[in-house]
Amino acid sequence: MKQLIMCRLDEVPVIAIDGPSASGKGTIAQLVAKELEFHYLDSGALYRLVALKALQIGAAVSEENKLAEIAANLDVAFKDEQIFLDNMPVTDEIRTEECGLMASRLASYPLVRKFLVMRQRAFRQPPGLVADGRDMGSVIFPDALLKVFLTASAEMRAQRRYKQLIEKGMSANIHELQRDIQKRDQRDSNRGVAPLQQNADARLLDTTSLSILQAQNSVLEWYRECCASKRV
Ligand SMILES: Nc1ncnc2c1ncn2[C@@H]1O[C@H](COP(=O)(O)OP(=O)(O)O)[C@@H](O)[C@H]1O
Ligand SMILES: Nc1ccn([C@H]2C[C@H](O)[C@@H](COP(=O)(O)OP(=O)(O)O)O2)c(=O)n1
Repeated sequence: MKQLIMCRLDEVPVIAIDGPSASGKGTIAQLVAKELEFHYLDSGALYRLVALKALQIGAAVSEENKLAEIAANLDVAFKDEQIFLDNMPVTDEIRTEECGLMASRLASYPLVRKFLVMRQRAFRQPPGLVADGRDMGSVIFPDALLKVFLTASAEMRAQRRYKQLIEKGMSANIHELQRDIQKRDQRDSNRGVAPLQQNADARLLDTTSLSILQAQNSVLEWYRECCASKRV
């Protein structure tokens, strides 16, 4: 007889990976999710989608209420590694530095963040979730089984982002990128609500001189340690 297995969503394991821009969060989170066959949440994409919509309709960065309304009514879909806004594919469009900077600005509004909370928590589904962003471990999934603060030097992050944008066929300038990354680090770390910071319960992973594989293996090893100590 088929048994109905009930699973409380707050018991679904979460790996929270937070850190600054271009530290490798998305890359490592996706690889770990694939390895564990977990779901994946790119929370930064939600802020970038709000930014893109705002740019499309000409909403100004000063219009908190309008931006919050966009966040509340965002029509998005994540399908097979593609992202859709209002049924249009925008996977690469949201990756521009223009969108990143706008996202960082509007992410400092408490009302915008508030309207994105439930959307992010809805990604917590069996058998597990790997979520990356700035406040995954501190605000969205404070009970995450493993919290990682992933970082790398600003120079290395600018180089990685430069290579990534060029490979996507987008134009980029290494000096402007480094300046933008530092500006964004400062804004994301110093805002009043859900600032980017390494919390006491997060493990630090500096990938400046690590390969992608080494970083992925560190997270997987830590996760296995957490499972062993909590017997998940
Ligand atoms: N440990 C690493 N070593 C070398 N390159 C990396 C490493 N981690 C990530 N990258 C590369 O850096 C770029 C930015 O990574 P990404 O995952 O988009 O960062 P984030 O999500 O933190 O903005 C990607 O092209 C990725 O392949
Ligand atoms: N959980 C999150 C995720 C992103 N943000 C904001 C702050 C970031 O500068 C922007 C864009 O985030 P994203 O993770 O896509 O940026 P990077 O890929 O790391 O450059 O959104 C946030 O405030 N909280």
